[in-house]
Amino acid sequence: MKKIFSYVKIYKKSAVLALILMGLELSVELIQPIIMSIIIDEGIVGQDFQTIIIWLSVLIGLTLLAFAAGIVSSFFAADVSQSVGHDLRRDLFSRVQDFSAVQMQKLTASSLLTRITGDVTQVQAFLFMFLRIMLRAPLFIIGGIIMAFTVHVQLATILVIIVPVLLLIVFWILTEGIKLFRRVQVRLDHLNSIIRENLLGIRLVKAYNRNNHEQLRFNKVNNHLMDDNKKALQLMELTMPIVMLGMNISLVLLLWFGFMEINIGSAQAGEVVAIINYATRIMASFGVFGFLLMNFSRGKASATRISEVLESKPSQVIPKTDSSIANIEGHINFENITFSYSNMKRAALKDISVQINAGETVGILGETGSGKTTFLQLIPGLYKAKSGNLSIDNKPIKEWGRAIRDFVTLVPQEGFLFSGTIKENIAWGNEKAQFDDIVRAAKDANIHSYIMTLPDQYETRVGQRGVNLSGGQKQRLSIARALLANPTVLLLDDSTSALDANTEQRVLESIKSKSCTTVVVAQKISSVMDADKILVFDKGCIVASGNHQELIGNSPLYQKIYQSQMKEDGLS
Ligand SMILES: Nc1ncnc2c1ncn2[C@@H]1O[C@H](COP(=O)(O)OP(=O)(O)OP(=O)(O)O)[C@@H](O)[C@H]1O
Repeated sequence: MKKIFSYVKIYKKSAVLALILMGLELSVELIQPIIMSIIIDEGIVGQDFQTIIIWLSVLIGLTLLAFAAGIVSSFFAADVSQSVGHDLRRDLFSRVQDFSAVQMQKLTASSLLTRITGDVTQVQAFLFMFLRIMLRAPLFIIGGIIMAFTVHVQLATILVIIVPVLLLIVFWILTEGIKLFRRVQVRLDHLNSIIRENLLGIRLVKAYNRNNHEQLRFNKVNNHLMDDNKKALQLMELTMPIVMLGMNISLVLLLWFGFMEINIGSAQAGEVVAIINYATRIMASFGVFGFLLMNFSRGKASATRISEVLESKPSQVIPKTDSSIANIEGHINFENITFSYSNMKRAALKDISVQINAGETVGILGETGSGKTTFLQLIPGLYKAKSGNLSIDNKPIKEWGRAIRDFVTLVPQEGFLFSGTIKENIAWGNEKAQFDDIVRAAKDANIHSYIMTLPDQYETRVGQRGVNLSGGQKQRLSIARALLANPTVLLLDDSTSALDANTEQRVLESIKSKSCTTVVVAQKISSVMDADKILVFDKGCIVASGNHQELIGNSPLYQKIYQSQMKEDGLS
């Protein structure tokens, strides 16, 4: 909550005005029972018509004032809550941009999505409530008791006995509610991740006819969410009957003792009515407590989850881009690099030492899980090695920081597209690029002629994640995007796997003509046969390296892969 209130400070003028106006509304509400007691005792019982007219006019005037104050206070409260929500979303999004791959893996995309959307909305609702009614209810309880004492001390004492008991019960409900709503939020995260996976993989689900399985998986989590939500709401709903009980007890006591006080002449009917009025309004304030507590508990749980993201520091302190570096040569040196993922005991890379010279094309082969992707991801500093030295142009990767990503471009296996046009998707790699540059990159990636067949050519919109394009087309668009960035080091992580042999060859040839340092992870030897150097990975180690001819001559593993692939292609 502390973190959230630091955001409210920016809008303190509006927040203070909302609170002052709310205070005005509250004061009117506190004065009303006293005015009513005067009207009853002096006007009705004393049969003084003029007193009735005067005090009724005062009552109407004050009510109109409270009405206007309430409306303006709501405007300010809405301004504060919406502005804070806007700022929180902005800062959360920006913080996520700085997260390392490890942090992303820990917090998960779906949880971050819930935090940036649902949790912020919850905090917004809480802030609005806080400024409008959350403070008003406890203030009215305190103010109401004080005012009751100014009317009649003995009768007001009854309220002092009942109110603390109710407060204790409400406090207990509050602490339990916070725990329950935190659990609800975790369930909601889980539900979101299932929905997200399902929507993204809908074609796979249909192809495997797993609709029922997915429905059951969803139902299970949905049921858990409903159960926890029910528990939380049931707890909150407890407040109402408890408050009603408190109210009825205090009414009975007030009527009984009020009657006694009137009988002995130490109280007037109007005073008893005023005290009963305060009692019912105090209990009504307790009544909205259930609703307020629910908002408070949810708001607090959401605020904690938001603060968790805002307060998590980037795991690597990496300098931002350095505009003083115009270009690099692209020389990469791995020296005894060992790396393991935080959640894995086994090292994904073991004692890797290899030099990649500037402008060289290096192919990487190896079984699935042998560490090829991990090797690539260390180069732009997406992960940090546990031991060893990794340098680019003789400068350690940690000193490069994020600046290295201006020169190193990684193309993942799955061509990811943003919603927008084809042109925007390619230009994403280099916003300054002119249309001619975009077309050239598309030609180099062998996708230009396909784009020209589309209804709006480069202006054709691709859906979210490019659902209307084939895997190979998405891969080629991703390559075009990478080429447009003019990288000095280009890393292709199996990113031509969906292309047929001829198209793949053409794409690789045009990449080779760029003379940047290129590291190509591939499944097929044919994809890397022409590389200056081929590294063969096995269980996180480089077990052979050399060019195709050298490896054919001296690496039994390479020979085995070569022969099996040639057989598959029907070439042997
Ligand atoms: N994010 C991750 N968290 C934990 N372990 C991981 C992660 N990514 C990969 N691994 C593990 O690290 C090892 C190397 O994985 P990597 O993805 O580098 O292999 P790969 O050779 O690229 O495989 P493939 O050819 O299937 O893409 C594997 O055992 C894998 O299970």
